[in-house]
Amino acid sequence: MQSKIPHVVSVAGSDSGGGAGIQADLKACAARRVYCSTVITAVTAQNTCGVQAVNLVPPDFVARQLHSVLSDMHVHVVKTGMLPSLPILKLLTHTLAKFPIQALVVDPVMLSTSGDVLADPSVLPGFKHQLLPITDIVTPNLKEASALLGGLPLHSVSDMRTAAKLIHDLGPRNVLVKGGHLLDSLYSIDVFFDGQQFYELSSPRVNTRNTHGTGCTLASCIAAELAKGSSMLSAVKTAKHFIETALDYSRDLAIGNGAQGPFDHFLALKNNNQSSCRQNRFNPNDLLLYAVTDTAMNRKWGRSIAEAVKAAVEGGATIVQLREKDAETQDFLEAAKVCLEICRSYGVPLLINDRIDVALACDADGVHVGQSDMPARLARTLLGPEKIIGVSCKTAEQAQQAWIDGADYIGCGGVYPTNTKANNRTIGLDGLKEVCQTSKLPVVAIGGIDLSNAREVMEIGVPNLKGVAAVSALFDRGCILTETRSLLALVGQH
Ligand SMILES: Cc1ncc(COP(=O)(O)OP(=O)(O)O)c(N)n1
Ligand SMILES: Cc1nc(C(=O)O)sc1CCOP(=O)(O)O
Ligand SMILES: [Mg+2]
Repeated sequence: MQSKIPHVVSVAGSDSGGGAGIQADLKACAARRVYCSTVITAVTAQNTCGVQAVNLVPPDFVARQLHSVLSDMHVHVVKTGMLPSLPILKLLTHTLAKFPIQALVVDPVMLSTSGDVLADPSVLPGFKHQLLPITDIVTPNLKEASALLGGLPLHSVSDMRTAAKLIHDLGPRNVLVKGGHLLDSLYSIDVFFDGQQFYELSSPRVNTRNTHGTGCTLASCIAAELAKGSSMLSAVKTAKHFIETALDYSRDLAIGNGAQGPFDHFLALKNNNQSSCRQNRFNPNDLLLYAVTDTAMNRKWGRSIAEAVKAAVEGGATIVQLREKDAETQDFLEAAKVCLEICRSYGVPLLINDRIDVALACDADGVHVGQSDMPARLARTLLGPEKIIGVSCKTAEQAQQAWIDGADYIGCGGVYPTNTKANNRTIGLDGLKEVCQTSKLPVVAIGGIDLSNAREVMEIGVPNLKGVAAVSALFDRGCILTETRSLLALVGQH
């Protein structure tokens, strides 16, 4: 049976530095959740300084790879990158005539970003007369567009429109002329032409050295979106947005010593080499004194969220949760970013209550979800294996489910009546004990816990009760720092 999985074949060169070529194509397709197989046309020795050597794969072996993939797998889209010689380009066009595909995306790679030559000049007529007439979209940058048009100078968006039209006349159904190299612009403007209409696609220019592989990635993203069934314009817009996001995320990434670095397709590397990053993913002992913020209490006492969080971590809170029920998303996100910096500087994990989107956007250390929030299983899928996930549980069954769903800890309460959470059922110390005894996960107790009762909570004598969580006992008080210190002293003695 033929596979329904969206499938792109990348026909391109290998970049030993991992930023461009086949390596970029594989990462781009994986990031867009599309399967990618590969046909390698050349092996380059390159890094962030430039291309040191190129070794062409013999044309008959490129043909063997193409045949292996296309004769066996159900391929939706072929995307080409480095086609270093005319024989390789020719055998590609001949092979494509035998295997029908949904779309052909051509990135007419001729020079590397460092200016090194990646294709023999004889390839140029091959592009014009053989490949472009069967192409669904071609994605030249300014230099490549100029080369395809016999050296036509391109200096403005108006020139790009002219180029898009002239390249369209060579046969491809759609043309995207990339203006990334256009000088003196705060925006990166690309011109898309579908043979009828021009579209100027603009995104803010990201000021970073880490742009190596953007051309390959853009073309692969377009291919991936087409393989999923997108229209051409929508695929191009999605791909451009993906690049913008990845470049912005990776603007400070430090890989290699050369002028042009790679970027991170998975938006996951940024903090790994920063000293402020938490070293361990989750330590159950961090639950010892768990501070949970409250919008209304901060408003009542005239404090910002950041001021409240700073006081709590200075007082010794071992983990912090931002529980901002009334905050506007944008305000919440901005506050979360500031709080994250504070918490990281103290080595204290910061979790977000309910809002997976906010946690993802600010790269918080994790989330806390309740029984009627986003299911923990889904939160785990969205946040990945490294983030901390806590789940509210009142029963042994819920605790068992939280464990199955991949949570890291459970919050169990209300141990005592509370005014902080409306209509919250109180389970008492007995209820807490019962859940702790059956839970495979570490537990933090919550609900009505303060200086008067924290010790008896900790003394229920169940090893996986790791600490207490408090809202009003810390944040509905005149001095958060003093209250936090006092509560820590009580639970810490245990
Ligand atoms: C540590 C901890 N335990 C329990 C809760 C309650 O979460 P939930 O049931 O989702 O209720 P809300 O906090 O969202 O009102 C918690 N926040 N933290
Ligand atoms: C947020 C929350 N969750 C609870 C639960 O039982 O799951 S009790 C609660 C409120 C805790 O606030 P305070 O420390 O002021 O009583
Ligand atoms: Mg909730």
